Amino acid sequence: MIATESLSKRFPRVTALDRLSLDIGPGVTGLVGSNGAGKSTLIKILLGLSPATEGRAAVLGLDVATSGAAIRERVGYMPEHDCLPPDVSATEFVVHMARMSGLPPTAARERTADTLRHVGLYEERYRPIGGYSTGMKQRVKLAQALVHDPQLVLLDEPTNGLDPVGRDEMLGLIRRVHTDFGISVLVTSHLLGELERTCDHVVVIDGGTLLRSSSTSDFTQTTATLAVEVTDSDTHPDGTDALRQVLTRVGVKFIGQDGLDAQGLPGAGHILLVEATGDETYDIVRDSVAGLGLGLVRMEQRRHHIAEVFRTDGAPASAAVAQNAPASAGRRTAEGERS
Ligand SMILES: Nc1ncnc2c1ncn2[C@@H]1O[C@H](COP(=O)(O)OP(=O)(O)OP(=O)(O)O)[C@@H](O)[C@H]1O
Repeated sequence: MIATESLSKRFPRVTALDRLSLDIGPGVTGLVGSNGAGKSTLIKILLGLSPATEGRAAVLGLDVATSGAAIRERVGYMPEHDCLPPDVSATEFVVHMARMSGLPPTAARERTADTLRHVGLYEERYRPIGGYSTGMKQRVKLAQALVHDPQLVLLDEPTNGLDPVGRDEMLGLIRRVHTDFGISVLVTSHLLGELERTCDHVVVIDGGTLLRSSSTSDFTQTTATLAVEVTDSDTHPDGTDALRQVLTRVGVKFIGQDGLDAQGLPGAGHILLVEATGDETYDIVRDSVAGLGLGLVRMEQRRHHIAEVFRTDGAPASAAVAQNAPASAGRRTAEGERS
């Protein structure tokens, strides 16, 4: 779907992409990186909207340097920023975008109705966009990216500005773009955790360079952390400690010490942060809690911020924990943006 080879983009004061080589196949792929990592720059180059300084890139086998228009016919784009006209309705806007993509009037209207229904905006489709919530505006942007039935869509931070429920709904929609219509997706985010559940494949970039590209299952297996909270009981007045001892005996490892997580942030004293090596860790925790006769308040996978998975030198954060190294510069980011 997408291939880049030693792709670089230099602005006068900053190198946005630095010899980036990628090979992205069909399916849903997440492009993860902190703010300024180079995600939007990469998308603009892939659409043929901005020339690369060096290197090559191809989308659907078409060279971005020479076939920008042909690429944009086959690829949908959802930009990051709000770019919607407030005075027109979703229907008017999406029909207009469909016409701009070359669809005849009747097909444009039909496709618009179908697409707005798909993104859950059918009832409100004749209201002016200016009165829409952020979530509704994001759906309009998604609809205009899909309306010309592209083979691939590039979605730039589609969950930006959404509350947790809105994020989940948007991620569900994105997943269905692929499962229902067979359209491949490249979706960017600065939150690794939210893409883990949506994407088949995750690519992580930082400072314009590739940190990692792997299937989501490979990724989560090496990075999963379970937050476990249990009740106390008459037999075990400190249920958390009792569970910690049982789990230690069967070889389960914990993230950090004294309830501190990978970044040295408190996991709240009564929450155990367990290193999950696979599905069996869930079973071990559940059986241990039951064996002690405690109540399981929660057992959930911790959402990872990009800075929690990678130190600034690109090594996995778990290595930093194992060596008990001081938290990296990423710590400030993790504190500031933890959800
Ligand atoms: N037109 C431009 N002129 C100069 N510098 C730019 C330009 N566009 C992007 N940059 C710089 O290139 C770097 C990468 O920016 P880019 O927008 O691609 O990052 P991003 O990963 O999409 O982050 P964000 O989510 O914050 O947009 C940043 O340092 C940014 O300031």
